Amino acid sequence: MTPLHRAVTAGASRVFEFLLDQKVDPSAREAQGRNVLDLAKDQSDASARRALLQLLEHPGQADGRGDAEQAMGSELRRRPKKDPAADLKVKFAHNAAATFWFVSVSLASFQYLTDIRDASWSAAPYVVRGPAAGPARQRVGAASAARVSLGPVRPSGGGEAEETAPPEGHTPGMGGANGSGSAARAVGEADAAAGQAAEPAPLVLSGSGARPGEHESATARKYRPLQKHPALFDTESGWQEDWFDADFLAAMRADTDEAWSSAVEEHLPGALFSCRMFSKKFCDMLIEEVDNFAATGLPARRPNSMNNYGIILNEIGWKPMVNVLQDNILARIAARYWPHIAPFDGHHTFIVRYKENEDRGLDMHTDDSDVTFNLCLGREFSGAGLSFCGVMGQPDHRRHSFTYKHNIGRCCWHLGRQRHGADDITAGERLNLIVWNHTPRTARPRNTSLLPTRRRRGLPTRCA
Ligand SMILES: O=C(O)CCC(=O)C(=O)O
Ligand SMILES: [Fe+2]
Repeated sequence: MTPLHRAVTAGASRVFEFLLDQKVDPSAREAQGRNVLDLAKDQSDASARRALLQLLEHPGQADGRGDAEQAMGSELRRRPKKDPAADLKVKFAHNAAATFWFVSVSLASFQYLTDIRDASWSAAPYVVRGPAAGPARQRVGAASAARVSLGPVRPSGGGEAEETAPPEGHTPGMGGANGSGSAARAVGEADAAAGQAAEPAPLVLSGSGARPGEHESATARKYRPLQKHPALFDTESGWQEDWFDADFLAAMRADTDEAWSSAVEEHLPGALFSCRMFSKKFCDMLIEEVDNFAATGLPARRPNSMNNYGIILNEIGWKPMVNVLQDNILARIAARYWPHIAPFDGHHTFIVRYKENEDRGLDMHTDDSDVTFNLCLGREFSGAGLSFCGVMGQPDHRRHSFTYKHNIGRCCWHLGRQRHGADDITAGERLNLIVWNHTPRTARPRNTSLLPTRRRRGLPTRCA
């Protein structure tokens, strides 16, 4: 009787396995002519018997012609050990196609849902509800509880109806000085006829300005005790009425097509608008604040790769204040002129500065924004007009369409995709407040570097 036979008789499957690993011949027979398989079969402990039998293989068994338990009296060998890595490979090979299909379908569904989110916002303003429901009212006010209206609801004949959104870039033409406000006026008249005149929303100019996930930067914290005009940072007191142009505030309050028409100029149909928005007092205060910040020597990042002398106001602690402005004023204007654009959820707010021997102008570019508001603060300057071409991606995007002349206190607004650039300043210094308004498109890469500067590459920097 070999040690192998003894291990089987004792039911010691681990010892049995060890001996097999040491190449002890499992086919050897003891005095009565029995091999280890015969002994294993006689093992009374069922689990030991199973373990022993699993270690043995009859040569015919591998090709499916036999079974260890039936291999009485014939040659035995150790069953080859399983290779877990090989097992995994086989499993992977079997499941690869299904896994690939599942991942592809999941990604495609995610992409589809992300895409239709924009489309659904495009459609939303055109879904007409009863006078009080007003889904459009819910579009504004990402953070603070702004109670604002988005202008007239479109006619429905009294019940619920849907309309197709106009092509992108088209505006209902509300408030244009060139007469294209007729669509909006028609809407207003239809509303009146249907007894659904939209009530002007109360004007809210204060609030907490806090938004989830936004924190005061280290620079803002250091700058707080050094502020020149703390009122500019005080969201609870909010935006003071005398910081605004009186006609602009009247238009905001009345919120009628007539009021907007008389306040707003439409320079490029559906693409570029402007109005006197802020008072000289406010512009001067903001310039003083920017000068004051510069004098502290605190670090300031530049607004983007094309601007070497501006500063990012969000970083000096002005973000909450602009949140209030965005929720209650800017979103309301954007929704009036581009109702297909989703509600804003963020902004990049900064100052640009042009001066001889510094940045004199700005190359043609598109903004990393959905809608840009651009307010001229001062100081004295000549030249430095804002030239516009077409919308990025359209055949005319390089063709000059209009040059807007900045005036202190006047704000213009355009889509970020509208190509534009600042002409060189010829004298003095120009400072502008820029608010790049963002909608929640997490999948959209932010174009923070703008376009490579043609100026630096010696190429023409203006539209054709
Ligand atoms: O200087 C201007 O008026 C335009 C500035 C601008 O387009 C920008 O900073 O994105
Ligand atoms: Fe720009």
